[in-house]
Amino acid sequence: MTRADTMTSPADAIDLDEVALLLDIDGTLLDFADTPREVWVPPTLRRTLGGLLARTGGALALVSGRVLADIDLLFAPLELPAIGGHGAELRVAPGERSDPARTPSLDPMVKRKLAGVAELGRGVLIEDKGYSLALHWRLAPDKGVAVTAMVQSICESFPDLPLEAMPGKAVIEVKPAAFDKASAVAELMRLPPFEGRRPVFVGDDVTDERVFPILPPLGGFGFAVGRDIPGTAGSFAGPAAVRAWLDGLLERGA
Ligand SMILES: O=P(O)(O)OC[C@H]1O[C@H](O[C@H]2O[C@H](CO)[C@@H](O)[C@H](O)[C@H]2O)[C@H](O)[C@@H](O)[C@@H]1O
Repeated sequence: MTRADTMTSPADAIDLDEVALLLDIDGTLLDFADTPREVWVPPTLRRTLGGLLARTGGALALVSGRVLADIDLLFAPLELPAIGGHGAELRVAPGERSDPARTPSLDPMVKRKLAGVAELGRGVLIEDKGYSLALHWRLAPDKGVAVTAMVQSICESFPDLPLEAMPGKAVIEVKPAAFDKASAVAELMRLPPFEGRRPVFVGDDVTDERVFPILPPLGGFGFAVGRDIPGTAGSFAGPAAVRAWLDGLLERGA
């Protein structure tokens, strides 16, 4: 870990009795894979997350661009509090359902137009998440610029719809502009058992950058993964370092 390496770092000073742990998934907890379906969740990570959930009195949540149904399949049988679909879904406790009326689906006409972007070539993948649609090019890196340009032009062709095209890691995703991870984290932190705790958020992506500035006013702080991000307390080299840190937190706080 950089900056936080000198081990009186904020990363080590965490008191599980007073923090809420908020964890991004892809690129933070999990190593990247060629396609969304190919990621692997180490069994030790499930055990650690389950242990930290108990140890924080339920104040641990995943904060992901993935939808809850997808998150639950990945981490099964573990079910965790989670923000899904970049804030489209919110589950405060295991076993609860996100309110389906919370966020409308992305307009089907927009989805159909976006699906046409896959014609740019083999390896451009469509991921339909209901609330949003993502176009991935990890398998076709040479198509990234063209995919991004087409997606932006399609969004501009719907001037009456409040759409947002969000870039990510070898992906661009179109969703309603009304919500994002930051608005959902702010909402989560107003609800028990998160309310009154200090949010500690770990994330790697462009979409995570909006969360970091809302943490200090809540008494919290953030850590980046794979790079330095201004306004964070430090950074982890990669998901393996994040997982090792979480293991250590549980051991020390048990
Ligand atoms: O907010 P996150 O939990 O970090 O989710 C962000 C996106 O992650 C997934 O896509 C990314 O990971 C894939 C698997 O490693 C990789 O193939 C892809 O290139 C990445 O962009 C997921 O598929 C998206 O729905 C999430 O929004």
